[in-house]
Amino acid sequence: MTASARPPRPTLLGQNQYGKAETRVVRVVRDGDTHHIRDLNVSVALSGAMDEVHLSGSNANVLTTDTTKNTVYAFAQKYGVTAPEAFAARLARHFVSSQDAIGRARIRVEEYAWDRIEGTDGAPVTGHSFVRGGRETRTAEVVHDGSSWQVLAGLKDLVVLNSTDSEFWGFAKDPYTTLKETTDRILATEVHARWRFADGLPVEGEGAPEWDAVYAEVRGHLLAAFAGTYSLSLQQTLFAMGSRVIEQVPGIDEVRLSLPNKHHFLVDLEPFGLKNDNEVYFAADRPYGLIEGTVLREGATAAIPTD
Ligand SMILES: O=c1[nH]c(=O)c2[nH]c(=O)[nH]c2[nH]1
Repeated sequence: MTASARPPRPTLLGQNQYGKAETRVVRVVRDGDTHHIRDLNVSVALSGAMDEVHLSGSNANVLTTDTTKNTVYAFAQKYGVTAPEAFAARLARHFVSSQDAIGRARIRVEEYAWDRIEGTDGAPVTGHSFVRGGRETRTAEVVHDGSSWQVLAGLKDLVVLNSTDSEFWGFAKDPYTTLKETTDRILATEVHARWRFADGLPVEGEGAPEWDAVYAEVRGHLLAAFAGTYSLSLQQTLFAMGSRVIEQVPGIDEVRLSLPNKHHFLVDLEPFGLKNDNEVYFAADRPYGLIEGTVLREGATAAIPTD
């Protein structure tokens, strides 16, 4: 069947994008008997002159989602997989510069950590044995339109807990308020953070951030701020975490944090004739308070999506 002539319609095509989502690519680098692996989940979203495919069914401008998947694998072989930000930037540049119809590419990457399996002496058992890191998932998102770049790096599922140094009191009260004030509680959350590199920062070559080193640095500051803040609310901790990153890491203009409050409620042990002096808690998984916010460098404009 041929692409049909476009019938008149009382409708307009709005924003659209397409590409292969969640291409899983594992790259092994063999350095003799010592292997190195990087494990990514890559999602490509392309947009541009795509009216015809939606309106008449002509696929002439469509670089297929299958091709975008193949490109991820081919680039992993050809150029290797270094930092997710760099891998995403290379893909974004390729799609936008090689296809006239594509004006914008958004590449999202998740990276899963693998640690070496160590023996009881702490040394690696082999050069090729790994255990999936039970840590957070690293994230990156690069958007390129042929001239400008937006690079968001981040992490999710980083679970942290302070067993003291957290209070929550003095809050507004209404007829539905039952929460007790506390001057000593557990504060726990699962950090979802994204940070945006300054506009105009090169993404490749001289002057580009050392992505892996910056990631480790930001992660360290988020953890240190969580641990080091005497908290009167999770909101206050959020601001301390974001501020520390902005203050300590040049080149990052914005940090967005989404922090579920993983409530730990003291269990009432009185029915059993037992004291509970802040020792036994019920870890509730839902519902949870969800505390979210953006911290900006002075003069910067917020650009990380809030949803
Ligand atoms: O740190 C907190 N912030 C809140 O806004 C809130 N609300 C709530 O019930 N507990 C907490 N804790």
